[in-house]
Amino acid sequence: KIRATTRKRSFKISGLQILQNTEDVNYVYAADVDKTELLNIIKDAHVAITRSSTDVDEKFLNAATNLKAIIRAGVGYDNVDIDGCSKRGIIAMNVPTANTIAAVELTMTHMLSCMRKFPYAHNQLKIDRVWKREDWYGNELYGKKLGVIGFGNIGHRVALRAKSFEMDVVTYDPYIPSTKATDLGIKYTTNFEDILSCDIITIHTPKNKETINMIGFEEIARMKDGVVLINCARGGLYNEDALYENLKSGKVAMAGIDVFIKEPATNHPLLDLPNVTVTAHLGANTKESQREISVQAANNAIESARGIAYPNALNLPIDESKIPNFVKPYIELTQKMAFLIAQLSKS
Ligand SMILES: O=C(O)C(=O)COP(=O)(O)O
Repeated sequence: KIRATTRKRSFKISGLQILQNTEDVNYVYAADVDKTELLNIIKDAHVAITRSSTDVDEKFLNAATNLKAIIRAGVGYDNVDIDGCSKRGIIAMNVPTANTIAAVELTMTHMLSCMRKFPYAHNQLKIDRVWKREDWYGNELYGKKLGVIGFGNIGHRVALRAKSFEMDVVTYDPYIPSTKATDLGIKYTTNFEDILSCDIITIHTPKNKETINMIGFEEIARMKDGVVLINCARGGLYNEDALYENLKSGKVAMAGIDVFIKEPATNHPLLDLPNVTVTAHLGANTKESQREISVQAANNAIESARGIAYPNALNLPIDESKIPNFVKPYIELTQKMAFLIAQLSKS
């Protein structure tokens, strides 16, 4: 019913155009609204598309009384209360692969940036206008040992790219068969110490109870002096206090950080340290990835609004009485299949 227009970047228009061209769908583009306005808009919606900065929490779900499906336009869904969705009969979906390459390439950027002390070198010339080549001797990726925690879509591609830099790559991921790594020429370990002994460590896991604080004071204490840590996954996988203290002492030589526990993180203590290279959660921010995500999210929204498919369903609503009639005929055929496929593809 409402067609809101606001600033839209051209590469995101692809998805919006699909929605615009779909006769039986009305949409509201609500990217720059505050929470109160959002809660007001959301009460009429049958389907919502969201990025990571919107908390799909109790408050959101209580306001979204007509919601049947939610599409997280990205891979990580730690901002979505999946149990809360299930209880209300809301099907939650994500768009799991469209931003893989963007995240992989940002990880390599941070890794190279850390190794060549890029923030120092950049700031010295650009900000201080000082030309002192002798100040900045970096290190090479070549021959270094890289530990990749999590060997999913992103982790395994980071490992492959690191291989092409002739690094010695080992991965830790208890959820994959070892052959998934070894077939690609990547070492596989079940011993976390093999990761902790690496020169560089990068993490590519979802954020959940199992992975929060996976690297803390104790783990860093067991690492090599001068280790480099990269996090383009989620804030809090490396304990932020441990990271800060160990960067300050120099135990961790450099860290490449794209994500923070609390975002936006414009006053974060890590920003005060010289030996970090930081970006503002830009892992998915390529034009290519956002174009593809917007298209997939729009198509998923239309299919779920029509009750015909739930691509990449993350949950199976537990209260079937809350599932609307127009969806019911498809539950057996579509939803359970989608759920099973999603589970299988995750394993
Ligand atoms: O896909 C993800 O998990 C991301 O972190 C990127 O999502 P966003 O672009 O912040 O919605």
